[in-house]
Amino acid sequence: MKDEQPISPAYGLTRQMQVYLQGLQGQRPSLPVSPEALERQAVARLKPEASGYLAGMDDTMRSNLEAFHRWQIVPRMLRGVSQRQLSTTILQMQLPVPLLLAPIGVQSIIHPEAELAVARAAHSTNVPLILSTASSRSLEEVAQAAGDTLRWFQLYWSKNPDLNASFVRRAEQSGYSAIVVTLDTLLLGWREQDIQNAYLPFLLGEGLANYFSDPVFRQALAQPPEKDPATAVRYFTDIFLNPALTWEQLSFLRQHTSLPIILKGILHPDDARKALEMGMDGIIVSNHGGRQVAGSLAALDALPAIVEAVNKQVPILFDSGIRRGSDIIKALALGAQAVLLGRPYIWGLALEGEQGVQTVLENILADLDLSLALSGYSSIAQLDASTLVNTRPVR
Ligand SMILES: Cc1cc2nc3c(=O)[nH]c(=O)nc-3n(C[C@H](O)[C@H](O)[C@H](O)COP(=O)(O)O)c2cc1C
Ligand SMILES: CCCCC(=O)C(=O)O
Repeated sequence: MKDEQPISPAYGLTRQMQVYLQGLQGQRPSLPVSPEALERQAVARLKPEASGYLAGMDDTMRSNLEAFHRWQIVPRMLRGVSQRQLSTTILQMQLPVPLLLAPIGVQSIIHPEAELAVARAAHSTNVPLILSTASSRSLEEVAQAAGDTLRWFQLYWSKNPDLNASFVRRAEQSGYSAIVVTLDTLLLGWREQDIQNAYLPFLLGEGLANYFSDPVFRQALAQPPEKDPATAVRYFTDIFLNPALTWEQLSFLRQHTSLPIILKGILHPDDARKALEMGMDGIIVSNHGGRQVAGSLAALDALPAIVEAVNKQVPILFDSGIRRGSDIIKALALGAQAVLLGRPYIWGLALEGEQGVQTVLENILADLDLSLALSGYSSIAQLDASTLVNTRPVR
């Protein structure tokens, strides 16, 4: 797809016609096109423990999706939309589309090729990816599979400072061009389905590739993880999350990397201001896909106040509830510069591996391109508050 210039001005139309023409030969898309049907099929395919792990908190996830429905696009007519511009520049990095793959850990519970399949699909669609610390393949292997695709590394800040420094060093050496520090998961949330299933994949050794391959992690063990996995897993559980973390400690990271640092999981404007004070380079407004705090506000509802507080000083990205092209338009219109796609690409992975991820990405980009044109915009840069109306019921 890279050769076909996926983000060409007519991308949406090309993809749409490709599917219709295949229909003339009696072929239909094998993967559900609607995200709701995609989710249903993926959940039916996965083991209950894996689908339970994907789910998170129902009420927060519902709030995330409902928030999108309260904002509606007001399409504009006859504005010359034959060419569309979907690219954007964030921290001097050129993003071909305003979409990145959200960091999602332990993909081995979804598909045997896990993050490697996702990295290959990111490469073929030219969609940047963010790799989780808790990946089931090492960050070096994923970098190789991703080729020249833009990639960032997401850091779970462990209790071992040398390990954090080592992760960052390895990420730099493997061509990751930003560090995304996740702030909303200093402990794991009360995840009812996982507790009911008594299931935490890490305890089975899943999602630990970056730890087990790390020289600092290995040095802390009397025996290598291959010889004594139980002790290695125990050490991991002791150190991998760090609820004692405070804002001041972010300067440690600043001293250990020249890469931009982006904070993921900001929901309060005061925290966004604090991020600016600490000299951070970017913010991801997110409630972790509704997986951490039941009853927390929808991520989209947090966005406008944070955009105002940040006042264009650093880029703002958004995730939690992006399902369709129109959702991307809404988040960008409310001031995000780009969005992260979470579960939908994992549903594609569950059903068809690399091809499934690729199809999900092609579909959402085609949808974005067509919806943008039909809403009267030739560039994502034109989207702003006037693109939307808020239909929030007056209480
Ligand atoms: C199964 C699963 C694992 C995740 N693992 C991570 C992770 O390792 N690091 C991280 O920062 N966020 C993680 N997230 C959160 C995502 O990066 C993202 O914030 C969220 O999925 C976005 O919401 P969406 O799935 O509704 O699009 C995970 C989400 C899911 C569903
Ligand atoms: C520490 C948790 C790692 C994966 C994750 O972020 C999630 O399951 O949401």
